[in-house]
Amino acid sequence: MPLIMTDVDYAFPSARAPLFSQLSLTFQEGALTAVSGPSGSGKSTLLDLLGGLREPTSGHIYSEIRGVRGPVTAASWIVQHNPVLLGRTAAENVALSLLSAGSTHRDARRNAVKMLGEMGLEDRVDEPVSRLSGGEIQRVCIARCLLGPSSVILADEPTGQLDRENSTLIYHALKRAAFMGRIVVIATHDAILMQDCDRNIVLDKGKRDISASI
Ligand SMILES: Nc1ncnc2c1ncn2[C@@H]1O[C@H](COP(=O)(O)OP(=O)(O)OP(=O)(O)O)[C@@H](O)[C@H]1O
Repeated sequence: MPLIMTDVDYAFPSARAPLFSQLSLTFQEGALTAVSGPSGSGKSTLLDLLGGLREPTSGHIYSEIRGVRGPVTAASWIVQHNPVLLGRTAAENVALSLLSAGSTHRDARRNAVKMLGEMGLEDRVDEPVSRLSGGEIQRVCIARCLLGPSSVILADEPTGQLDRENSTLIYHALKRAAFMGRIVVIATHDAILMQDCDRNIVLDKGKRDISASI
């Protein structure tokens, strides 16, 4: 189900001018989209709108199936510092989303270990998260997202604190999430990351609209 914004205006209650005017965008399943633009141009706010954390001032945000509008699916979020249980292992952190969805412990562990292996963390599954690096923790969080039910993944500066090698690993993990049929949207300043995405939406602070896309 694509995620669609039509004619969206958004103004913060305290702001004199709208941040977005008449914004219309479609996010397709299977696509990894970068949202870039200077600081303050509205990248995080756009993600908040897509994730339903903010309501548009006017216009519509919806999913669509065979031409019929539906509600926006709850999104999974990846941010720079994701909430993790530091005293628990990587596998336990990933299995948590499966256990809360009703999986048995055995199935949850098996699937968590498999997904961590696909993230290149096969040697770290039983390590407490407190002993992992920032990049490893990000991959644990992405593994958790991939095993979760959400078809929309919103990532706000997911590689902000990471070196190039770890950023590339995160990029591949997010690309894989899109390949598996998710809608993945990343707000980023990382020029190398954005050039490898399927689509790049550039926000222009001065014009308060989309200056370029695709
Ligand atoms: N709660 C708020 N009330 C009023 N204005 C806000 C609020 N939050 C953000 N803004 C303003 O809205 C604009 C967009 O902010 P946003 O955080 O979406 O930008 P950004 O592109 O993600 O920035 P950065 O790259 O620095 O994280 C900025 O001018 C910011 O000052």
